[in-house]
Amino acid sequence: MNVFKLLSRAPKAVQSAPTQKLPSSGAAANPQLFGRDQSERAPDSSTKSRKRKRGQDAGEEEQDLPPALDFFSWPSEGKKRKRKNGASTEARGGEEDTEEATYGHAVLEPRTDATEEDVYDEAECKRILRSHKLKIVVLEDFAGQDESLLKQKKEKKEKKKSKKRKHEEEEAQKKSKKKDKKQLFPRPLESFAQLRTRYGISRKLAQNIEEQGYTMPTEVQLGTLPLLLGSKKAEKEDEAAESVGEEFQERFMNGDIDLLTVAPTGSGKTIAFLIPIINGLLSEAKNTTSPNPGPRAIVLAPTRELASQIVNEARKLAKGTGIKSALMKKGMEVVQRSDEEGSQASLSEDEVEKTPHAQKRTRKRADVVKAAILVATPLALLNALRLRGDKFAELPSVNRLVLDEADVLLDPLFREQALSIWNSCTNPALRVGLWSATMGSSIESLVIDTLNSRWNSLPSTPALPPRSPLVRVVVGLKDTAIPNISHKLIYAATEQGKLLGLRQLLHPTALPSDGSAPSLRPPFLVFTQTIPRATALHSELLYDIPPEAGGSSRIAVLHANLSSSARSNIMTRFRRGEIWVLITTDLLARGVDFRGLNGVVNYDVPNSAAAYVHRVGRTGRAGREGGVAVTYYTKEDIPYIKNIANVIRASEKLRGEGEGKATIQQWLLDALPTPTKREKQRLKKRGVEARRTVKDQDGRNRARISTKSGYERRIENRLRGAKANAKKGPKEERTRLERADSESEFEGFDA
Ligand SMILES: Nc1ncnc2c1ncn2[C@@H]1O[C@H](COP(=O)(O)OP(=O)(O)OP(=O)(O)O)[C@@H](O)[C@H]1O
Repeated sequence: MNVFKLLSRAPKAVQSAPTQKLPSSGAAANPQLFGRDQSERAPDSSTKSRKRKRGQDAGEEEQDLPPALDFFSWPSEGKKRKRKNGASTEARGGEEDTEEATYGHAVLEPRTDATEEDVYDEAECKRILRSHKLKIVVLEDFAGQDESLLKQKKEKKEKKKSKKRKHEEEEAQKKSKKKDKKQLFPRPLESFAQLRTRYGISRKLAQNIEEQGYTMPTEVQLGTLPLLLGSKKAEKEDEAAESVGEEFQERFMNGDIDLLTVAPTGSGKTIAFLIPIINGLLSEAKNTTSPNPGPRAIVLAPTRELASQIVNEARKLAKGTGIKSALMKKGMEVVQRSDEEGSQASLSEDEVEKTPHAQKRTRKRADVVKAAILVATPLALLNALRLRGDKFAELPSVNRLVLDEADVLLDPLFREQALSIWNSCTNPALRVGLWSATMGSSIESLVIDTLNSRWNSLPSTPALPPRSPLVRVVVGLKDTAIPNISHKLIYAATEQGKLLGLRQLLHPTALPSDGSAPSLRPPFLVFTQTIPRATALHSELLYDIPPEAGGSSRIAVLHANLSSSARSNIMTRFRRGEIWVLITTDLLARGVDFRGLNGVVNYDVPNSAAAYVHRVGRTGRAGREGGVAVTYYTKEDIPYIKNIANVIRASEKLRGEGEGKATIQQWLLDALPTPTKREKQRLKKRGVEARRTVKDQDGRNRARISTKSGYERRIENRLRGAKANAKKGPKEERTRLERADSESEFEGFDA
């Protein structure tokens, strides 16, 4: 049976198909990845706030559409709870508010009673945080780093030291830093309703969160929202705040901290950083009569696709609050600049003198963006801030800076741009948030160094507020793929083998019935190493989908060389379910959220373990089960594949899969070579050498992807050439050439 025919059939026929729990078949009732095991919970708390409602089994979570067709359904769409404007949480009644448990056990039910406040001791907080695999530490205990201490530090630095002493001091510093890592156990957020009842967030914001269908916070949300919203409003005596020293306590209780968060893909980091920003802006607006001009919060993201997704989320959360969000686009102005500065920003000195366009541009200058939240890619924002050469305008109005996918933004590729923007935000009260699913230790030290140098450069006036602590939140195991998807690592030997494998996925009838080959139902993403390979693969597969199922319109390619309107058009069609197979590059590897994506195919092996974590994390979002990640590798990949095999192994361990069920057997891990640091760096920078773009005779980029061997292609080319010549020449010549072609020697395969 052809899957595409199946998908194009009437709902009745589809319904009779065996139901498989796929990401596209709806939302998981519990978006959390960890802490689902009831046995971990203390007996007292298990009876208190969890109960199961009649007739609300896992199956009933399905949407109205047949599961197989309902690709991009939204968790509670169509089930959004009716709520009168401004109605208090108590007034809503218990029955309506309950989200139900899947996975055969009851889960923590959202709390709706504003007055129901349990006193949690540190042990209880610890237990909950641990069961959700949350670890929160203060990276440097800045409490007590008063002016005199800083002065002493500076003086010490200036003194000349012998090499030995320097080394000893560094060692001691490292040790004390380790000691400084103080673990915190703040009270976790149990439900979104508590955002209003405990943390007093704006009523409208709370309502918007509810309208989105969010009820149960994910791990990253239950850990970071209390930290960022501050415990001051929540309770006078916060155990975690108490344990961190007096000076620091105040900052902690106000949510005045810098935060570095590492949490799994699809775990809802976006709303975890947006809610405190929007709430902060709302309380600022309440407390000031003349609001500061210019953006107050900046969110940086590595791609336009991700930036526009964040703007959409921000707009939904801030609906009706008056807080505006904008996506940074070409030509937008962020700061008030003199006409001369603005028009000359992007011109060289010679051009400034010569060009008459400078005058024209001066007249066309756009208004300064009025939105309080500005979301941008680093380059787009930096271009808007550029004055002349390496000088950038300052953004003193900004007091919140978020780096989404912080590890990639601080990677050498974007580092200079991201740091320039960070340094343009000159407000001493600037708080920074760094978020990603992966974070190398070098990023952590870079952040600490940047914070330190910013702090040290501030003039020490009595008005200077005490320094804020840097808190690190880690959910689950660092740099590991999510446990709720299944991984298939397949040796395809050659490029042709990979193409055959992918074709089998597109035509499941060709799959062996023993289940030895993976099956994957659309919609899915296919990742390649380069843009030319993505376009080549797209041309190769264009006619693989039968016309009765939509034909070539069901398959598309998306990469950075397309115009922005083409890119957004493809994104929209894929989100709507019009496109079933989207071939792309690492452009879509990070952050982009296609809720009901059934799987990811790594047609070309990713360049690093982190890239693997992000690519496969496009499926299985918000706790959805059933996502599949297929990775093909060839003999060229063998030197590097161990990193990825290790990530898969760790994620399967997290899922609790023993040796018998695991995709990666120990023997394979033992047999694979361990890449050196240099090899890893080279791979990250250049990808697999054999797959790098090949130029043809005309100098055009050719990334050959074909099931035909090099020999077959050569014969074909010669025949084509011969036929063209024969048209011009006598009949004998034609015959001779054709014979010569068919008798040409076998020259081996070069797939
Ligand atoms: N508490 C929640 N309950 C249900 N769904 C949620 C919840 N929080 C977020 N989501 C949904 O989960 C999906 C993933 O969220 P988001 O894009 O913020 O993940 P992320 O952690 O930023 O992932 P990535 O690391 O890939 O960028 C989104 O569709 C979002 O609407």
